[in-house]
Amino acid sequence: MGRKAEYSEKQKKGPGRKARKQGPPSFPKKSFAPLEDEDKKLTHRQKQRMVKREQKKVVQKAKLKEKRAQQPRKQKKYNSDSEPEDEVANQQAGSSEEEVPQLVPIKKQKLNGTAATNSKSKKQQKPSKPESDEEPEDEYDESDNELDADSDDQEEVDGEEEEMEELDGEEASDDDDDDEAQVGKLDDLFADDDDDEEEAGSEEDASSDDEDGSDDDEDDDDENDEKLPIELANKKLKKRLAKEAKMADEEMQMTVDQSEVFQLPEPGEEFDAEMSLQDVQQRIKDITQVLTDFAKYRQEGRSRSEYVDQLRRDLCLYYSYNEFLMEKLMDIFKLSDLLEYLEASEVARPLTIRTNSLKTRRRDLAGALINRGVNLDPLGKWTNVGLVIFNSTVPLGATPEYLAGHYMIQGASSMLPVIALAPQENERVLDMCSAPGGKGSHIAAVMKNTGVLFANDSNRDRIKAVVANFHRLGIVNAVVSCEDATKFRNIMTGFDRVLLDAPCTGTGVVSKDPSVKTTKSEIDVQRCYNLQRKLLLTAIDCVDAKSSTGGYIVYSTCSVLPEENEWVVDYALKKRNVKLVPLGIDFGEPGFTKFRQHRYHPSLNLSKRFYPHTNNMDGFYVAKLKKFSNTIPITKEEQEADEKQLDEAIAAEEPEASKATDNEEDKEEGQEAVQDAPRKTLGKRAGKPTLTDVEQDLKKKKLEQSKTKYVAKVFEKPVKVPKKPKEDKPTPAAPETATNGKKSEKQSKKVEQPEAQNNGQSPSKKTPPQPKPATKLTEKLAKAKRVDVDEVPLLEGKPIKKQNNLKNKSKQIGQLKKSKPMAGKKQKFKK
Ligand SMILES: C[S@@+](CC[C@H](N)C(=O)[O-])C[C@H]1O[C@@H](n2cnc3c(N)ncnc32)[C@H](O)[C@@H]1O
Repeated sequence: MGRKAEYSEKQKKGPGRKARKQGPPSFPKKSFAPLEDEDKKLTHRQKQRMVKREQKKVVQKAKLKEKRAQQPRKQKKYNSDSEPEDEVANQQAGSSEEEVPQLVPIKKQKLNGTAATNSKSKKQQKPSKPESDEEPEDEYDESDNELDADSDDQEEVDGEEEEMEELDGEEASDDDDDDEAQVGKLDDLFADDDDDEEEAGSEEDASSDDEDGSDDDEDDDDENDEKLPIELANKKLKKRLAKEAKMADEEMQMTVDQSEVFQLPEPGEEFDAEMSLQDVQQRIKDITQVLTDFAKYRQEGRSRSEYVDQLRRDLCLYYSYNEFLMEKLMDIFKLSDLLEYLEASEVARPLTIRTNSLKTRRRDLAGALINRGVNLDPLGKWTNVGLVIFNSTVPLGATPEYLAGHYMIQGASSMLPVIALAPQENERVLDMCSAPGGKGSHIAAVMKNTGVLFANDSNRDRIKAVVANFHRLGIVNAVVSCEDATKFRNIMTGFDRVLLDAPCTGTGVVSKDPSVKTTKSEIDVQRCYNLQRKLLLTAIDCVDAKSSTGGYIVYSTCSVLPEENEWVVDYALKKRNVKLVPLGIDFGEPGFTKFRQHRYHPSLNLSKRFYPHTNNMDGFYVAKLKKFSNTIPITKEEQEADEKQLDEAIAAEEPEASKATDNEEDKEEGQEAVQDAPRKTLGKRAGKPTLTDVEQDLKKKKLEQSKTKYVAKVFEKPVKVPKKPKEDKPTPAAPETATNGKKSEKQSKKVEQPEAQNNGQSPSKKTPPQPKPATKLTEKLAKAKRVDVDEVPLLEGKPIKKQNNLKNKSKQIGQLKKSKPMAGKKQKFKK
């Protein structure tokens, strides 16, 4: 039994796949152009092939166009005339493969042996009927062999690639002689596009008045229609780039034109009332450019000096300098450096601190400060104690670490002289101009509180800061004195090392003290360099050339003027038995060996200059000298004459209120400005109002009250001294002896040294013969009653009554508190 088949119900199937394929070919007579419609019907591969074909077509068209442009119009006509014939011939030729014109570049046709003519290639370029007719045929073929499509496609692609390769090869070989061979490269396509654009552009511009051009325009429009979006985008991009390049060229030309026409203002017209700061800045730029190529940019009949003068005036105006200082700076720096220097000097240098290695380590200090919200970093490889502060949420002059003496606020450049001095443990070192004690305390720390450091400064008020800082930092190997350092050779000699951080004009620290820009004059510079010379000769005389460990002098200033630096050192080289040695610092600019008409000793290049724009630190100068003989190379008479000359020069230049810059560290330490009466030696009053008569009187009185010269000692105090029983409590008259026992004796001995020196007895070496022109000051000094050191209360350099400020500061540290109970009540200082 089976079921009966019902064939009648069998669903009718449409024509099979093969049948469908074999259906009658249709050749829609539509154009190839509407890509979107086609797009929907085409497979991915077909689309890819179509894009390729399109590209080739574009290339060929571009080539053809180029050719057409080259050919005389007649020929053009001929070609166009011949087109129909060719078309017919081609139609007759039959083979669809060969008739796909856009796939076959001209060369390929030659290679295939087909009769490729110019006319044919021209026909191929036309989106004429046969082309569009062929497209569906091609499509049909593909659909017809869909089963073999993959392999066929591959073959076709390969074939195309081969064609392209062949073409490329041909192009490479026939590059020069056959233009056609260049067709087919994508780069060339772009190049041709460029040409097209240019043509298009020019045609766009001249479309209305060019008769023939109208045809071309239509062609171009047609081309644009036929181009792929990517090609159009590319075209646009190229157009924009070309436009931008053109604009840049124009701008450049304008700038050149402007600079070419820069005219110096006529004399008397230098500063137009309506000129803004920007105008001045522009003129600075213009003149700078003229001066960089003077022959090219100069204005007829104007000299270089006129430009330089104008530039100086403009720079003064722009940066607020006086002409004197600006001229000096222009002599020091070449133009490009000068502008950088001036710019850098407008900006404050980074805040830096020095770890007090006597109390802490840099790492620990950094940790503690970071915990307080300080953002910091090590200062540089050249220092193992410096830290640079980027920002801080707490005032750095009031942190517990600061008050405990773990660090000193100190400019980076201030650390350099001590690095150069390289003091050793157990040496005798003199810091001639010490206040407020930044470098001095650094020296003590390097010496690890051993040996003896003599910290001297002639400024009575500033010396208080030295004492305060030394206490805070726990320095116990220092003797602090207040003497005119030019006379120090009469007080003490035989030092292993001497640091002379000399008073100067402060031209290197304008970012800290902008008043320097306007207040310094020639006379200030002269006064400074005369004093500096005298101080340096004294410093050399104070050093023992036979020191087993040292014999070095370091000279430093915070000025950039060669008069205060190389010139002073050069003078010393001539007057004493010293030579320059390397600093041991591997950065900074070498010192000058010549400056304007001056020629200095060639070894001056061993000294170093530091600048804000190159080293990001204040302008600074450091030189290191080695004393090689204690004898003085000049005769006694010459020496006397020199001294006299320098004394006279200093006296002649001395103003009522001295002006040299010497409180840079004051600013670092955030201390109050020194408000003392004008002293004979230099002190910084620059830019500050002169004192009123009342103030002057008050200060005179003060001075008279405390006429006594004093030596403040900051000697070691035993940290763990067993407390004496009450009955042993020292009397106010002699607190030290009673409290410190043996130690005190030792201290008294040590402090005797300067006293001995005062009497002209050198402790170690015989004092060099010192002819003494009896100046007023020395007479005064001789008459001045010396304080018996034992009478001086520990840590005090002055009667306590007069040191309330100092006391208040010291209280923070707690040292002074300790001495108070010893004294019982307020001590009175007996003369
Ligand atoms: C640049 S400051 C010294 C800074 C110091 N070295 C420091 O690091 O803190 C120059 C110092 O020289 C002092 N001074 C000026 N003339 C002096 C002289 N004839 N004798 C001693 N000191 C003098 C000033 O009082 C001033 O404190």
